Order: sequence, then structure tokens, then C-alpha cells
Amino acid sequence: MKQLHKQASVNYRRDEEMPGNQYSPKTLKHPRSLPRSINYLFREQRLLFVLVGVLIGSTFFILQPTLSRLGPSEARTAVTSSLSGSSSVVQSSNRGSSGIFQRRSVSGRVPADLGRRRLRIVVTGGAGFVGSHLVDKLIARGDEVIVIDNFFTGRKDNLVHLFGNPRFELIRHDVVEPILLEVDQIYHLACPASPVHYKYNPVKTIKTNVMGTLNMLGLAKRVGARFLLTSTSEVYGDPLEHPQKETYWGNVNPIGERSCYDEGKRTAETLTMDYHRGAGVEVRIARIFNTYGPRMCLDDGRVVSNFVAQVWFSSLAHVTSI
Ligand SMILES: O=C(O)[C@H]1O[C@H](OP(=O)(O)OP(=O)(O)OC[C@H]2O[C@@H](n3ccc(=O)[nH]c3=O)[C@H](O)[C@@H]2O)[C@H](O)[C@@H](O)[C@@H]1O
Repeated sequence: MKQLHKQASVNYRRDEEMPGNQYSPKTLKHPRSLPRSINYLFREQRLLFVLVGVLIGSTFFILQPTLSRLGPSEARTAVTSSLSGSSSVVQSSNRGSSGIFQRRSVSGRVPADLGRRRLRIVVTGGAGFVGSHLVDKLIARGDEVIVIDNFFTGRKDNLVHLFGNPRFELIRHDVVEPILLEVDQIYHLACPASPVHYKYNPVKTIKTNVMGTLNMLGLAKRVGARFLLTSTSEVYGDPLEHPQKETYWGNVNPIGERSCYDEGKRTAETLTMDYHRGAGVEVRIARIFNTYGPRMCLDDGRVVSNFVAQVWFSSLAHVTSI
């Protein structure tokens, strides 16, 4: 303590002894340095080079997001027409909003014939009867489609015509396991639909409806994708109202043989609405009634294919409840 005190007094004395003992701030740089740097910039056309660099950079960043979404040939068209001063641009609305794409005319940024932004879409159960037709529509519309299917009732034959298409991908995957993909929209169809198939392994049927739907809704929430569930008229069970309106809640036996499907789809609808209300996921539910058409198996077990098969093979049609 004594020593410290001593040192402090020594320092004090030294300060006193120094001539001109005032606080001297750091000397400022010479004011002439500013015009000198401007001079440096103007010399040898340096400023011109900087400006040209900025122009090239910003042109690249403006065009890059558009070009990366196009195929090589479309990108070439886009570049050519934007260079030649084409006068149309397509601007998409926010993902969270209505999702309808608005066409706006702004001079010379994006070419005229691009239409709306290409979407990346997952279709679960896309190898099935309804799913494969949906995939065809989406591909024809110009979108990128990823099909996820475990081929329980679906067939590769339904999609084989798309195998060479660069906008099409097929993944063998069971939706009861989570999967992470970057997509804009999810069409969730994976589920056996014919009574013969969904009663084959009822526990798996309800697991697909609950776990599969949870996984797909989780994905939709994570990546901000819009979600569509294909539900069924079976959610009305043995209806007491005819025809059934959307507001009708149904009459379902929760312990019957069909309940793995009926209650499974009802739970899937509940989950869908809870993700919408709780997590803000944009959702759609489509209750499909009886469908039929090309790619449906003759032994599918649903009412129309049953009639056709019976008429085809025995020229007699029986009406039985399955
Ligand atoms: O009409 C309806 O209510 C049904 O319509 C379609 O079903 P659909 O195409 O007619 O039936 P399938 O041809 O059997 O297609 C189901 C697809 O899901 C697939 N799937 C099934 C089960 C499973 O666990 N995972 C899975 O990917 C199947 O392999 C198949 O590709 C929808 O896929 C069903 O969700 C909907 O309930």
C-alpha cells in the first residue's frame, strides 16, 4: 500500500515536471487527405470501373432467382427476351396469402411468356389411381412433382410415362416415417382406399392416417407449404342425412370393421384443422366420393369397379355391402 502510494506520487511529480503539461488529443489527419482520396478514385477511371462492377453485380442478383427456377432452354429464352427488352413480369403473391399469382406488367425485367412461378409439389400416394392422375395434371401445368409412395396398392406402371421427365421424381417411402423436403405444396393421398385393402391390415391403415398425416402436416408447418388432405365420404359413416352436406357430422361406428378407415380419415381431418388453427398452416380438405376410371384395378373392391367386373365376367351385377 505504501509502495503504491509512493509510485503514484512519483508519477504525479513526473507529470508536473513535463513541459506543457496539458491534455493533448490525438492529432487529426491532415485535412488535405480527403481530396487526395477523391483524386485517387478519379484517376485512371477507377470510379468508372467500380460503377460498371456494381451494375453487373446487381443485374446478376436481379436475374438469378428467376433463372434458377427455369430449365436450361427456358432460361436461355428468358435471358434473350429480357436482353431484347421484353415488357412483362410475373410476380407471385406471398406464400401465406391467397396463393393466387398475379400478372403485372413492368418494363423489361422478366420475359413475357413465363406464366406463374413453377411450384415444387409433393404427392403422397401418387402411384395410386387418383394420385397418378393428379400427378399428370401437375406436370402438365408445368410444376415439379415428387411422388412419395410405399407401393402398397399403387403401381409404378401408373407413372412410368413420366420417368424421363426432369420435373418428376419418385421416392419409395412410407409416410409413417418422417421425411424432410423443401416444397411449396403437399397433396397428401397416401392411404389404401378400397375396403379390401384397408381391412387387410387395419392397424396399419389407421397408423398411415394418423402418423402419416402428422408427418406431412409437420413438414408443411416446417417449410411453410400449403397442405391438401384427400379425405373421403366415409367420414359420414352410415349417414342419416341424404345427400350429405359439408356441415353434416356423420354417423360413424367407432368399433366397426371399417372404422380403421372412417375414423382414421376423421382423425386426419381433425389433425389438419388443428394444424391450421394452431400453427397457421394453410390447408384444404377434399372429401372424395365414389370414383372410377383408367388405372383403377378391376379387383379394387369399390362399388363401380365391382359392377364393371361382374358385368364383364358374368354379365350379372350383384349389389352387396362390403
Ligand atoms: O376415394 C378416396 O376416398 C381415396 O382416393 C384416393 O385413393 P385411390 O387413389 O382411389 O386409392 P389407391 O389407388 O389405393 O391409392 C392409394 C395410394 O397410396 C399409397 N399408399 C398406401 C398406403 C400407405 O401406407 N402408403 C402409401 O403410400 C398406395 O401405394 C397407393 O399408391 C386417395 O389416395 C385416398 O386418400 C382417398 O381416401
